[in-house]
Amino acid sequence: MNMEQLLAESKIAREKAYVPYSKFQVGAALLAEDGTVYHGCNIENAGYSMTNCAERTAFFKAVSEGVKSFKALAVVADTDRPCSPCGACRQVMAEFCAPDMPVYLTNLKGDVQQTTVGELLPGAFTPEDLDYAASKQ
Ligand SMILES: O=c1ccn([C@H]2C[C@H](O)[C@@H](CO)O2)c(=O)[nH]1
Ligand SMILES: [Zn+2]
Repeated sequence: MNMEQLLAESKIAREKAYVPYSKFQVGAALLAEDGTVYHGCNIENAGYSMTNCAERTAFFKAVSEGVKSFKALAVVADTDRPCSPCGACRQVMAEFCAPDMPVYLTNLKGDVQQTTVGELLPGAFTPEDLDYAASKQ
């Protein structure tokens, strides 16, 4: 599964977006260590704040199936620049992914930005930060 293939998967995932309020479809494709690709779309709600982003949908699908090791993530939306994940999704990426894990951002025009989890959220609060306090108890 190369970058182009994962980007193509994210576009397929985007078609499932449930976006009656924003009409803004987002797709994500999360490549697990074993080669499985988890699709995610954004899922909105009449109570707007209950909306779940495409990226977190993909992570939560994988983790709820017992999968927590990932190799790459692709995200797509109809944006002018390659789609930029929100802060909440960056924090979830930092929970489960190594800082050097590649993230491929794209749009429908075909612009692609390759970045990493660490570049998207430098200095992230991580499980290791909780371990420090726990180690003193
Ligand atoms: O990276 C992003 C940015 C936004 N959204 C969703 C949330 C909401 O449904 C809509 C508008 O913010 O797009 C995502 O899924 N991922
Ligand atoms: Zn998000």
